[in-house]
Amino acid sequence: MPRLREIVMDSGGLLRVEERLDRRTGQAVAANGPIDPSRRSSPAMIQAIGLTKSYGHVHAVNGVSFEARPGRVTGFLGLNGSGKTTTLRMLLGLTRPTSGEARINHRRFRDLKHPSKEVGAVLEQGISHPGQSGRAHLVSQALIVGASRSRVDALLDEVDLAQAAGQRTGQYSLGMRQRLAVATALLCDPPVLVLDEPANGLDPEGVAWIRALLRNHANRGGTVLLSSHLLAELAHLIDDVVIIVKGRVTCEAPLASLYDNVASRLRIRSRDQRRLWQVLESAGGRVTRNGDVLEVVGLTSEDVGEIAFQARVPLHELTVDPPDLEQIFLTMAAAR
Ligand SMILES: Nc1ncnc2c1ncn2[C@@H]1O[C@H](COP(=O)(O)OP(=O)(O)OP(=O)(O)O)[C@@H](O)[C@H]1O
Repeated sequence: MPRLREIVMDSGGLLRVEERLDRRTGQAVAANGPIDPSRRSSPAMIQAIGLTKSYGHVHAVNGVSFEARPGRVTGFLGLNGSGKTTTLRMLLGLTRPTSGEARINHRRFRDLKHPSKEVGAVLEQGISHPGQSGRAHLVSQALIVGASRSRVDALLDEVDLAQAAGQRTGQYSLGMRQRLAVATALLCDPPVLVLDEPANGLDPEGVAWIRALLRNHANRGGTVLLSSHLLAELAHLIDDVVIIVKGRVTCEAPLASLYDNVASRLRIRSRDQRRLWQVLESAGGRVTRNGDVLEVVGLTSEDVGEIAFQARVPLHELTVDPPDLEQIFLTMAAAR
């Protein structure tokens, strides 16, 4: 009998994708296929270990643990006020945790020998003096971190601010300030990038640009962690997802597993709806009826084909509804 593929909730209430052995090959499989061995073997470059931050009675972040790995873009997702910024600030040594530890490349931020060579951060747009030009800002930052003038020029080109480099940053749009912040983070070409809502203020062209930049960084072996309150915005970029709800991590999984496990909804028409309903349910599917269509979650289209064949029920239609990622995220974000 085909197995139901699901995200499982562990004893701590954390949603995780269960790994299991493929019975035929004996290989470990994730719900979305074989696990990429490099994902397991490459050591995490960002580690949050039981991070907690309280402000008086406000528990902004509560025992947050997760990892981000090289070669992958990790999305840190949560609704407004869920604790994303506080967590990122703890990772970067800007906010002292009440308890727990944050590590970049296996060290606490304050123990990094050359922080700007190891991690670049885009946390907020107000980093530059409004009376300073974009170029002057980058040059002064380059002096501080030991980057060259030619690097400044190359970065102004890369973030598409070369034309506006002489303008005061006070006249920059939100998107231009975001581009300048990205250039500042990249001055020493650090392997780890941490970005808080990087798409904020960017127009569609800017969003496409930042996506390409971050994907390229990960493809070169870099580690990217970025926060957002919009899953759909990140759907085409991130490899792994960490969901934070009211200060607690509720899901840490490859993004593809969310599609496979939560979002797949199959629409099925058949001559013998009743019989089909029975066999699909006994195989672990969750079945509802919508007119003459059965809607099923928890089974793949391959599962349904096999089950229907074994039950000798002819199918008239079997379609997979495209997953609504935003809906998944909102459901998971509201789960606690
Ligand atoms: N310095 C502070 N003093 C008191 N409460 C704080 C402080 N910083 C954050 N908080 C509270 O901690 C919680 C988490 O805030 P945080 O900014 O980390 O969330 P967020 O997910 O980044 O939200 P947003 O998407 O709106 O930026 C919120 O309830 C916030 O009001």
